[in-house]
Amino acid sequence: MGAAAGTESDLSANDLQFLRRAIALSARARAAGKHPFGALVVDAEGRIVSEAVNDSLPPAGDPTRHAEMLAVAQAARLRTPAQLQSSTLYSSAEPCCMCAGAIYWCNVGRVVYALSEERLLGLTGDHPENPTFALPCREVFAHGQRAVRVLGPALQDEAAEMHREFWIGR
Ligand SMILES: Nc1ccnc(=O)[nH]1
Repeated sequence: MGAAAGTESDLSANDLQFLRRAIALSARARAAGKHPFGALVVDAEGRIVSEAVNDSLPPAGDPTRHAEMLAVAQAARLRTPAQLQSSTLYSSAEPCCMCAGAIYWCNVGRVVYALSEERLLGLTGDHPENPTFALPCREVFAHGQRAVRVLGPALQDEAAEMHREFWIGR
């Protein structure tokens, strides 16, 4: 049997490199006292368009400032919709339904994520700072009028490492 759709084996060497960069951003976020999530947008030529970490904590941030949200919003200011259609969002965790909406509205054509939302839910539980949804981004995209290609989960253990002992007792 062939590899399951959307697993590591479908990722190119460049995909893996940029996904590891998203995970590195999540580590940087944690070290800065923020929630451990990172994301970046990369164009068709392999240039990084935008990078972001979660900024959901008060007083500076707000709960809508997920890493993916910030990365695609910034990319939409820098590139045309046509350019974003051929760009990829790399994220340390699967985009939630809010961010899947933002990815759709910003016309980003492809998503590669590390940690699945389901596994993230297992890590955060019902933590009030991050009561994780159980709604796969593919399901959100399936209801849109244009296709968003999705690869993931991949490198889950590397991404989960940045959440180790973060949510328990916080
Ligand atoms: N996938 C994510 C969940 C929560 N916060 C984020 O920034 N990203």
